[in-house]
Amino acid sequence: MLDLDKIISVVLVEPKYQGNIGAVARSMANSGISDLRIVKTPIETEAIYRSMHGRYILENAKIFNSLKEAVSGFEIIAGTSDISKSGEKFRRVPTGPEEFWSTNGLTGQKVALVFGREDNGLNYEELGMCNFFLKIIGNPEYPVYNLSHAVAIILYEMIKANYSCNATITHDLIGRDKIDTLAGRLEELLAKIDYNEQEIDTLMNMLNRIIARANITDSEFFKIMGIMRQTINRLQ
Ligand SMILES: C[S@@+](CC[C@H](N)C(=O)[O-])C[C@H]1O[C@@H](n2cnc3c(N)ncnc32)[C@H](O)[C@@H]1O
Repeated sequence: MLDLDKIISVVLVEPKYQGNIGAVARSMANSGISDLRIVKTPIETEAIYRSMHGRYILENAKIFNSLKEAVSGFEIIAGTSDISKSGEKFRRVPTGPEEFWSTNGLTGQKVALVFGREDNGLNYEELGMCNFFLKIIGNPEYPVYNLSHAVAIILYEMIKANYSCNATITHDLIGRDKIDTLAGRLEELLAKIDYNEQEIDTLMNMLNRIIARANITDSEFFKIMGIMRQTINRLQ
């Protein structure tokens, strides 16, 4: 089993209701994790009341000015939303929490679980920073959970997967630094083939998500880097 407290963090983006912040802290205490990160919203007394035995989590919570700062250094950034479509188009392919924890979620890499505002959720740009997109199924007519309930469901599935040894613990998976190096090399390659500059950001977001999902090991990383270096050299 993994020591979840060392690797799992919860990030709340601009939560509006102090009651929800407190309930999230309580759920985290139930789940044995303690790193709570909040973007912009300060913690007030009502949250402390609602946190019950999770009060220590609020006392140690970190407040950030942006989501980018809050998730810096995490290998796995999992955004959550009840919406996967805009109009008839799928914006992202959703993963259910159960599937997430039993495949990519519990590999020993650092995971940030990102939750959105009670009224507007996470915006398009914020979801773009995430390399996974988690959606909890519910009544198709009304799949929108209360923020703290969504956190509780996702953390419950995490504990279940950890207890049932569904965790695919892999110690030699690449970390954030190598993920960034790989993405940088791909970007270099795209520039060399004169890829349409206006589309590079969108494409890089997609490639970053694919790299994170791929669970690349150290030796695989060096192989891929080698191939790309040779390709870039040939193109020069
Ligand atoms: C009240 S909901 C906001 C709903 C908003 N329509 C949205 O775009 O997500 C507050 C937060 O709870 C989480 N949430 C609620 N329902 C969810 C679901 N079915 N699957 C995943 N996360 C959910 C998300 O983090 C969401 O941003």
